[in-house]
Amino acid sequence: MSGAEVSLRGLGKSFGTREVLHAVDLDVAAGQFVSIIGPSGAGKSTLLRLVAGLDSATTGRIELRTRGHKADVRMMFQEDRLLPWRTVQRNVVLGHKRREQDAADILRAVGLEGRGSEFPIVLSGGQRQRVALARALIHEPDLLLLDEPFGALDAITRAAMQLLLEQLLAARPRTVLLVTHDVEEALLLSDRVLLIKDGGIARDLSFDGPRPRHRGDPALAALKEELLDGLLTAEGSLAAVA
Ligand SMILES: Nc1ncnc2c1ncn2[C@@H]1O[C@H](COP(=O)(O)OP(=O)(O)OP(=O)(O)O)[C@@H](O)[C@H]1O
Repeated sequence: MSGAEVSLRGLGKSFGTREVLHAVDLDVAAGQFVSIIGPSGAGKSTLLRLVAGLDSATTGRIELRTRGHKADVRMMFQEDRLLPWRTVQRNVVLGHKRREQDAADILRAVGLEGRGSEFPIVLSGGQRQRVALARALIHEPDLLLLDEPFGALDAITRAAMQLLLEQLLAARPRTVLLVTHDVEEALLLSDRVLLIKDGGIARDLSFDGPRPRHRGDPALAALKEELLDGLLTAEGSLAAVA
């Protein structure tokens, strides 16, 4: 299986006196798709930023293992972070000495064939996220970190992006960590879902069988209940309602 193995050992992060993550241990296998859910402020984005190397841990360590080369890690956010003064193609190749043909190939793969010479401003939100995905994937990352990448999209565009991501991963497997607020998205896309709360991993659910899963799968309903239960009891005010 291609992709990086990820190990977190005793990972902790504090901002001043506020401890957000406490002694987190986690092993992710190469090629595994892991979703991370949890209440607002639980530290999901912080965890991803630490793995990306965008911030440094207060305690513990992170190891990324690949076969014989340094792990390439790419991150995608809810905002597309495209540079408005660069064309789509020049956004995609930013920071990498890739040939024009590679950009054309990856743009075709994300459904934007022939759009490389346009500027981001003329694209829809979903198309812009396709460009952001292409910009990450052109590097053939071993580890893809996705922080609510479809969070700002309407439901139909979001479903299309989920399908696209699945297709791209089926063609080229790699390890993925996805932060999402959408429990159903986590269940449909992942091999495994982590619920983060109180500074650690409160639930760690793994699923059998191939991805993607079908929305109507009865096995998902029970898992959804369990995760929602975990989320609701994590939110003090919602616990009373649940
Ligand atoms: N650079 C920072 N400086 C100080 N505090 C921070 C910083 N980054 C994050 N925090 C705090 O750490 C906590 C966790 O933030 P984080 O963004 O990781 O949560 P999250 O689970 O991703 O939340 P959400 O679901 O709302 O996006 C929050 O209380 C946040 O205010």
